[in-house]
Amino acid sequence: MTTIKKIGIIGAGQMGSGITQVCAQAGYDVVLSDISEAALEKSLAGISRNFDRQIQKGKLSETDKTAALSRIVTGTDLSIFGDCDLVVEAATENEALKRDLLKKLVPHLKPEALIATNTSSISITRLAAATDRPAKFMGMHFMNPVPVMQLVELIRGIATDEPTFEAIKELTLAIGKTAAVAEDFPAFIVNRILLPMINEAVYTLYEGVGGVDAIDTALKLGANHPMGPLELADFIGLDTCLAVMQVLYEGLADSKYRPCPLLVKYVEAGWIGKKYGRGFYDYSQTPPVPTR
Ligand SMILES: NC(=O)c1ccc[n+]([C@@H]2O[C@H](COP(=O)([O-])OP(=O)(O)OC[C@H]3O[C@@H](n4cnc5c(N)ncnc54)[C@H](O)[C@@H]3O)[C@@H](O)[C@H]2O)c1
Repeated sequence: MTTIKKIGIIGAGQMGSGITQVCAQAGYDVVLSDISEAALEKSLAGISRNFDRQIQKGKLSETDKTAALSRIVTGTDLSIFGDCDLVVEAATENEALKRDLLKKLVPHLKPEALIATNTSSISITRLAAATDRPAKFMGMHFMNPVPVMQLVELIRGIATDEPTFEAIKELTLAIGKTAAVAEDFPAFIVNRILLPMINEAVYTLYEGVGGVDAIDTALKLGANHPMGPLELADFIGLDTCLAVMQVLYEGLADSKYRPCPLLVKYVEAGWIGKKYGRGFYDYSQTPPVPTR
């Protein structure tokens, strides 16, 4: 079984940043890459702020913060992954982009290096087939925000071998997370259940059954959800929500997964949620203001 010491992460967005933070904090050397220098800078600043918050709460020392940050190296070139034991792909939820990225990645890796993808929905088996090592490839689906959420879904592709599964399961436990094993079906377990609920909330808004505030208040107080579904959609990213619904709709060939036209329109408008500053809420004001 591969011993994982150095971890590469591709994509310095919300998820890649969170995965970097928890791995560095657990003592792993981390190499983080993105096509955007600005994303890398924003990611490191966010990680540092999160560490400061932990220090204020007495959960982390300054020395531990300095040590964790010193374990993180960033760059825009895939050659920085040359000595990684595992690379976790956490780039944008788009199959063509991920396949292209994986094809370009593999020539830079050690032959024994493992690859995991943090995809929310896309077939692990199909992504594995874009690499030279489907046996050493699997899904490692973290939840958002990674430092807070306990779960990691582990998904084998059809070719994933047991040593790969065991090494990644061991890593999941070593970074303090709990694993749930899912089969390689569209959107796995969490998003197979969660995203149709969010999509239904958008339909409820689209049909005028309730406004943004009424829908979120209803689910928070009526179903005891910690966040309303529209607030949660903004937090996940409406582009990611739409991409997952499209994978469910096409992958399961069932009209019940049809993405709500209003969700499609918001993404077309570029109103992709909190990370953009506007989604079902407008985040330029505090507290955020419902847009409908
Ligand atoms: N947002 C969530 O709640 C959530 C939860 C679990 C899993 N995921 C999955 O994690 C992945 C990333 O999602 P996110 O929310 O962090 O998205 P995000 O939009 O915050 O970040 C994506 C990052 O990928 C980078 N990127 C795009 N193409 C790239 C390339 N070719 N090479 C390197 N970097 C590239 C972008 O510059 C961006 O910084 C997706 O597959 C998503 O489905 C998201």
